[in-house]
Amino acid sequence: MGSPPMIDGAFARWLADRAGQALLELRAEMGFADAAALKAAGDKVSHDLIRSELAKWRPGDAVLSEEDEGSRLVDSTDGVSRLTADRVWIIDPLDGTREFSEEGRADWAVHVALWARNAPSPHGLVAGAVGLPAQHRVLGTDYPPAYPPMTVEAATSGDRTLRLAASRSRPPAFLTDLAGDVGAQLVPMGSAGAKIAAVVTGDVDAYIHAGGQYEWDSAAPIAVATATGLHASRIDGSALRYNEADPRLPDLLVCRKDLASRLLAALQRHSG
Ligand SMILES: Nc1ncnc2c1ncn2[C@@H]1O[C@H](COP(=O)(O)O)[C@@H](OP(=O)(O)O)[C@H]1O
Ligand SMILES: [Mg+2]
Repeated sequence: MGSPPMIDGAFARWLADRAGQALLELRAEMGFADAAALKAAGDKVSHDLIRSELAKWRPGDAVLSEEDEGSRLVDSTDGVSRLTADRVWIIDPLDGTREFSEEGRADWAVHVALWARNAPSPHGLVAGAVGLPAQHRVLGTDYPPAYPPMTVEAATSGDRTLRLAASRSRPPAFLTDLAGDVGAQLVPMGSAGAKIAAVVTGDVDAYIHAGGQYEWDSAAPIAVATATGLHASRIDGSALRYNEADPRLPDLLVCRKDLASRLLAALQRHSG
């Protein structure tokens, strides 16, 4: 096989795609009888593949990964220290692990993002790709999908109910009241990457999460969402920031820009 692309965005897509294919093969081989074993194997297969390709093709870069021992600590001393590095790959080898282990579900993803110290945006993400293997697509910053994700007419017609993606397993407690307040319908879905991808493609209008998450759960999809022109912030409207000493990043809002002020105002009323 030839070398992967040199450009970081295309490389991220290549990597997310390869890991996704390995995960599809694993699902086909193992079946769904033992969910715990399938989840553990999925995390490991994807992590090992991404880690070894990064070591081979981007050896000077640091890595922050959900599956690395020490990632939840302030800084991992494994390899290049990410807090002094100029470039850090932030990866979630399998986001939506629970859904990956459930037959027929396609809401799980592979996240590959690149943070750079000299990035022009506050979030610092300069490239990223979200593999959605069971949906047969990879969304990436190299070819950002069109914005707005749906026709303006459909998005703004008065009788259309807003669709708000939320965690299937751990939705924020305030979300039902908020949805009622803004006249939205909740769409439960697994995986932060799959939910943000659904905002990017216009399948839903927004994604709100609160109560806990880590940088790797959102870095790659936020790179793609902001590359398309979507609004992405913390639920208090402040900037999302990556490669922080503490990788916890517990809440976020992703939506079209025309919805942001309305949803941020509702979040202020409901998220206490
Ligand atoms: N309250 C919480 N605390 C920590 N992580 C959370 C969380 N709620 C969601 N997450 C993480 O965010 C990702 C998307 O969650 P969900 O599918 O519920 O929307 C999952 O990542 P993983 O599947 O990589 O573990 C999940 O673990
Ligand atoms: Mg995750």
